[in-house]
Amino acid sequence: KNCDLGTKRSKCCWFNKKRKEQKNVICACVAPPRNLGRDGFSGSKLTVDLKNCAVQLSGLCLIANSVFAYESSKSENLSKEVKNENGSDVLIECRNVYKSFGEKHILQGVSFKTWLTLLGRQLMTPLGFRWQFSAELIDSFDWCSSRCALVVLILDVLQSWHGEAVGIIGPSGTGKSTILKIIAGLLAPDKGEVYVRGRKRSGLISDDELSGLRIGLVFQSAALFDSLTVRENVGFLLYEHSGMPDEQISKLVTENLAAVGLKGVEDRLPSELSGGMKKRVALARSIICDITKESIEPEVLLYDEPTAGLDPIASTVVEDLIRSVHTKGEDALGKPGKIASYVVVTHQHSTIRRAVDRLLFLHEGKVVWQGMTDEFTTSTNPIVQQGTLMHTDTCISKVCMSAHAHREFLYS
Ligand SMILES: Nc1ncnc2c1ncn2[C@@H]1O[C@H](COP(=O)(O)OP(=O)(O)OP(=O)(O)O)[C@@H](O)[C@H]1O
Repeated sequence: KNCDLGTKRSKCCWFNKKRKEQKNVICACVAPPRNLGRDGFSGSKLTVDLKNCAVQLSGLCLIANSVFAYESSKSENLSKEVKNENGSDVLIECRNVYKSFGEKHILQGVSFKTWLTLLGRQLMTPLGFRWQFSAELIDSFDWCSSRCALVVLILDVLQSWHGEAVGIIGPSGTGKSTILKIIAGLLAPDKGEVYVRGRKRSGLISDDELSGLRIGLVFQSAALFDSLTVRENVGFLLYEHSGMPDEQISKLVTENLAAVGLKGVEDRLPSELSGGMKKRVALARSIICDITKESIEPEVLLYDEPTAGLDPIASTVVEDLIRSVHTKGEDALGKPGKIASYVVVTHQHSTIRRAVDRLLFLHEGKVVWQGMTDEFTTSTNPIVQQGTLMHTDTCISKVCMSAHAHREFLYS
């Protein structure tokens, strides 16, 4: 509370207002919240500054870990429910997944993991930090008299606690939707494995042994049943598979529709809705669950181009909804939310900026780059640079802009 961060001679500095002293920051750990950049505080700049610092510390892990442990003890025990048998924070893992359609080899060894926590993932795979010093060194280091400061920024930890938001981007036809369908159990991989909470998915969606984590897929086209009303679409699963009375389902449908900003549309048919409304109905359908069950399983939502075809305002509404059902920490009824994490396939910059923490870049059937969204703009990987161009060319003529300018534009 009593500190300011700043820069002096291109070094990151820390000012203690009370003691009126300044120290150089030699290492910091940041759990980036989604709004980091909006408060005039650039996450990427801080990372770059810190990367340039000469001294880096591994002991920070211990400090961050203790904060993490403290925060996790305060949470709604979500961790106990979603940590897998090995005690790891990995929710979904694709290991060397291959998929072909006839002669078309679409996925050619896709591997990645999604994590329950941003912070947990960062500690395990530090981004840009090399952890070199031992804990003893941290203990023996005289922080008070030194001219250096160790700054641990744990921002919005509780928000991060609800699991990371992963974006999958890449050229058209590279297999982004295909990998979502494989994770959701709608397609089987030809080779490779998919693990959900550490348990191998051996077949398709009917796997019984996969209980413990629900996986919901929101299709690109919204995929509503044309001949059913909005109420019947949203409550479909409950009407078919729960013992809840119709009246209770109807009430729950209304509440879930309200949660996505829709009122009085229950009796309409999908053909009477706009594109944005259809997407919101699909979102309501994906978050509704049987509230009469003793325990509601946490869920990972997979969104396939949720904002495709929407105007900028409708896109913003959907993007913020995606964020809010995930991070708000409560469902439509005000009970603790169970959206453990989500994965979103998108081509849209606003979606990347507003609704994604970490990006996976899929290219020619493989994940060729992954990193935090702000790193995407600064990456020197040629494929990523090309990718940023591809992701901006729908908005602006790329002929008159350099790759760097495009990336600046993307995140401006
Ligand atoms: N069931 C299927 N049968 C045959 N080919 C398929 C099938 N599903 C996908 N494909 C082909 O696989 C390729 C990858 O499709 P996919 O939808 O995964 O791409 P994508 O990266 O999501 O593309 P886009 O960004 O345009 O949505 C495409 O060439 C598509 O035609």
